[in-house]
Amino acid sequence: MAYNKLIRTLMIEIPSVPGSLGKVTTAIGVAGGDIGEVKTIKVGLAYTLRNITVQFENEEQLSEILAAINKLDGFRVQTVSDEVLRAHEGGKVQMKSKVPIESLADLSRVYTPGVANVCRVIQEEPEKAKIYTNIGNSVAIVTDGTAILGLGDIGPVAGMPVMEGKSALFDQLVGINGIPILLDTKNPDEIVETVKHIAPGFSGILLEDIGSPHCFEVEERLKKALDIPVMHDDQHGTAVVTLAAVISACKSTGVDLKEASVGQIGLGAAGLAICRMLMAYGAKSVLGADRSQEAKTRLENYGGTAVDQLEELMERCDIVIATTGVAGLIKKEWVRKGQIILALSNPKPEIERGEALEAGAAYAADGRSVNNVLGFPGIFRGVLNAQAKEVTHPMLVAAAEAIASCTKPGDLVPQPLDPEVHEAVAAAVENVALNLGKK
Ligand SMILES: NC(=O)c1ccc[n+]([C@@H]2O[C@H](COP(=O)([O-])OP(=O)(O)OC[C@H]3O[C@@H](n4cnc5c(N)ncnc54)[C@H](O)[C@@H]3O)[C@@H](O)[C@H]2O)c1
Ligand SMILES: O=C(O)C[C@H](O)C(=O)O
Ligand SMILES: [Mg+2]
Repeated sequence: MAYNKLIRTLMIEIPSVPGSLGKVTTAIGVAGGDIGEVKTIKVGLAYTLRNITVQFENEEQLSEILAAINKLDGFRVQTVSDEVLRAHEGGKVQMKSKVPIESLADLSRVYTPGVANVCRVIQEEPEKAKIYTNIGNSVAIVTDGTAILGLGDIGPVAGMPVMEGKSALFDQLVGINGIPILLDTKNPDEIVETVKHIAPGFSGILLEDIGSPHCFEVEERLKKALDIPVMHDDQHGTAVVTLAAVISACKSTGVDLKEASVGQIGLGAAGLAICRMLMAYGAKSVLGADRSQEAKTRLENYGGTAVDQLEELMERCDIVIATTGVAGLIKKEWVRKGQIILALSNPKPEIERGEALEAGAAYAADGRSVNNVLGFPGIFRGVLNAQAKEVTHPMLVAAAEAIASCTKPGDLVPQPLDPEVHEAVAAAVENVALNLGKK
């Protein structure tokens, strides 16, 4: 099956007569569809319901395939679903019991009346909640839905598939129980108040896809108010992974970051944090561009240099990073030979990797590979292991260096499903947390 084709699964009502399946598959093939899986859903006396997975070039071809099937006597396409949507049916995560409850004795042990004594133990010594509940391994994934990927302010419910994705990654990559929390307010005071009130059930707060500028205030206030780690992923998770990619790129191209000019396009949550991280790590100069004057002023307040034209930034910088959410923003003709380009917006980058390389970039990557999935799981595993009360800058730098050290020569970052990188990030963060704790 080709990589770049579209895939849909067609649920088709097919007459329960021998030869019917042949008729429908032929019709699909003649219309240009490439058949993958065929699955029988229901066998009836008159009709059989089958799911047929079909690959095709474009929406126009899909319409032709559907018309060809519906033209067959007695055949009907009931639904057209895509693989990605199907993978989301019923959601991606669930809360499951860890204990069997099969007898009344089990019931009285895990629930009433036994549970009352456990409550009293925790009441007397609150620290014991870490032992006798799952709080010590739980992180809230909190969004107000205002900057869901590069899709913008689409609301928290529409953003839930991203939050469930982060939760699935937490579980699979580092065994953390990540609970999505959707907030129906964009008001910073209300966000802060709500998160403060739900915090007792968690040992960490991952703020996700909260737009700028209110994300800065929300994170700062929550960090001050809570004695558990709070981290805005789009700021610091992204900055960590970007620093790791920059370290690898500099190593491979022989560029010294202390001699390099970095240009950041988009100074929102991700962009400003990337600038701050690279300035703190010693980049010679950090230039930034944004369509918002307020965002540029914010960069200047942190010591960066704002520029008005993207062309100027592209002209002056050795390393260019973009986090605007605007697909195709960087023109091919702006790319300088030997430049390092990280176009990190999801779901589509500011310039496709292939295009940037064709235009002469020494290294190019998009937001699928340079993605904060390489950072947030290990960072939280590390702080939870250390029972740290906050995520600090040295922890973030240690995480970035750990990611860079797991990167194979020629790559910018490791493969995100490689367990080694998450273990390395967790160990690096835990180490910093414990050393700080001893001071
Ligand atoms: N790869 C990753 O791991 C990763 C992580 C976080 C965010 N991102 C991506 O980065 C993008 C931005 O996310 P964010 O959370 O920073 O959002 P944000 O809304 O906080 O910031 C976006 C910024 O881009 C600016 N901008 C928009 N259009 C522009 C243009 N044409 N020219 C200049 N500036 C422009 C906006 O003014 C804003 O300051 C999203 O697409 C998101 O998917 C990627
Ligand atoms: O969710 C992702 O893929 C990365 C990042 O958090 C984003 O907002 O784009
Ligand atoms: Mg995000």
